[in-house]
Amino acid sequence: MLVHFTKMHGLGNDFVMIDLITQRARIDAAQVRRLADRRFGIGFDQLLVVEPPRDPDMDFRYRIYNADGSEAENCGNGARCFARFVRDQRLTHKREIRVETAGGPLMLAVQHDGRVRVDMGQPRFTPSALPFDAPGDRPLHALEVDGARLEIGVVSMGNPHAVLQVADVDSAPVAELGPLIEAHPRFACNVNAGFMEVVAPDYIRLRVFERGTGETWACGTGACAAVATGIRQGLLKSPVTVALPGGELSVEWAGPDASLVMVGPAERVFDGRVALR
Ligand SMILES: N[C@H](CCC[C@H](N)C(=O)O)C(=O)O
Repeated sequence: MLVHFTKMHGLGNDFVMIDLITQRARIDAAQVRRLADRRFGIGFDQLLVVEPPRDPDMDFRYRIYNADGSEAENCGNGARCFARFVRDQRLTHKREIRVETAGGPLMLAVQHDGRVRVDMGQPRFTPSALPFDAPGDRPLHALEVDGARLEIGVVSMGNPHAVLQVADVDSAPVAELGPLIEAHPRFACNVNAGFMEVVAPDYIRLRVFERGTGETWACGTGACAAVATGIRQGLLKSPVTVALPGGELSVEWAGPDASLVMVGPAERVFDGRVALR
């Protein structure tokens, strides 16, 4: 069966969008892995599947699949592309869009400049929210990785993040440490691993080795995780510009009881049709 899809990206974090409101298809982990392959499939970091909401107060539901077929609770760059997609597809004319995700509801606003503002919800630092095996909540946790003792910040943005401060992102050992942190046994559901260089209290550089995908050119929840843990450690002050390999995001956080708010672009690349088994 041929299914229409749209290829999009948020700062080079690339997605395939499939609308299962006007189409029908069965999506499973094996399909996702096949479509994710950049030679034998379409190629993407994540597949985003758009569906009708379960909660009548919501406008849509969208599911997030990493390239390895695992389902994720949240995707910041994906949320911006989702908002652009549902309007481009005339599935809604709204600019303020409420969407259900596995990690909870998100409020999206498509701005007149084309960028999308996402209310990413409140960060949750308690280890059980990730989950992370730790005796209690603190700004920094010790983590033994490959014989080295790292100091990491941990936070849930709906999905789990570990953030390591480094002196220079360009020379950070992302390829070596990323997979080891991602699959560390103290993270029962694995974790996204962020490598943060603090340039100034309002400016960081960031690389993210994403759970289920590997290093991506940008990670929206990773940007929020780095800002939230950095502010908590007294290193950063809101608003913060996050410079990722694919471009910059703006992240604001007014403090513990407030949501993080992220603003950034969403680009449409091409449309296509693909056979789903
Ligand atoms: N790999 C992530 C999901 C995608 C997040 C990222 N692409 C973003 O923009 O937030 C996870 O397994 O939690």
